[in-house]
Amino acid sequence: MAKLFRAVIMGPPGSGKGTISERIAQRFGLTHLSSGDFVRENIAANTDAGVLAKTYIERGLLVPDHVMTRLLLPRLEEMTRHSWLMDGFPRTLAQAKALNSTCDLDLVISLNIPYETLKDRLSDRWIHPASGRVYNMGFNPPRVQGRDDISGEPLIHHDDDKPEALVARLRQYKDLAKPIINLYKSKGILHTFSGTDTDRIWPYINSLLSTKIPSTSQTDTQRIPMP
Ligand SMILES: Nc1ncnc2c1ncn2[C@@H]1O[C@H](COP(=O)(O)OP(=O)(O)OP(=O)(O)O)[C@@H](O)[C@H]1O
Ligand SMILES: O=c1ccn([C@@H]2O[C@H](COP(=O)(O)OP(=O)(O)O)[C@@H](O)[C@H]2O)c(=O)[nH]1
Repeated sequence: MAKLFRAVIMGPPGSGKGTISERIAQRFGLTHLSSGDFVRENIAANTDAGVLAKTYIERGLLVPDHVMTRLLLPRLEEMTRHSWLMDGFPRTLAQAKALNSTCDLDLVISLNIPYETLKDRLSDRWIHPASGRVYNMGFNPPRVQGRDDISGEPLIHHDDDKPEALVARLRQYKDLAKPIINLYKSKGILHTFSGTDTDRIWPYINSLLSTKIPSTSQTDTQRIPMP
């Protein structure tokens, strides 16, 4: 069996984690794991952890580490036969340490995107809540304005994507991500990509991953919440 590949993608809100994860999943056949999607699924299914997580998300807070690790790590342990890319976890050093004790990561992608770009993108980000599909009126608009391409359901705009909320979210990201980035740097697995345009960053990510994992002809991989 080919060697399994485990990667994490990090970056501030709006940096393109979801967009790039989709491309990686499609090009290389990795399973895209999204912590946000997984939390939302647990909320929808009314699991104990989901009910608890909801009380934090409603207040615009991160879900506590012990809840996130209890939700995610057992699922990762079940993914023994899959290569995956994790988006949205770890978000704290405690989560990174817990992940460390569960698996050996091969690679970490860190996105470094200017504030103005994040602000512009998020003020125009529209989300299909049920699937996590993301649109932007300039970059990848839906075929019908305000409607998801696949289900036709309405798209929503998150209040915390408004510029007023972004500064605080960004500060929180920087504070929390710094020690995680240092940890992955010291392990020699960190790769940082900077720029204002995903289409220009993508070729570099593509060629890095091409040296690490074989590409597949898979074209129909979707954003896959945790199994
Ligand atoms: N690793 C995590 N640790 C703590 N809380 C998390 C984690 N992942 C997700 N959450 C919670 O779930 C919510 C939704 O996560 P998700 O990543 O989809 O959206 P987000 O925070 O708006 O991120 P972004 O704007 O970067 O896409 C978060 O705001 C947070 O409350
Ligand atoms: O080069 C890019 C990459 C992304 N986006 C848009 O920017 C927003 C944030 O992207 P994403 O949700 O992928 O970022 P994340 O918050 O997951 O890091 C979305 O509306 C994307 O459609 C964009 O306009 N240009």
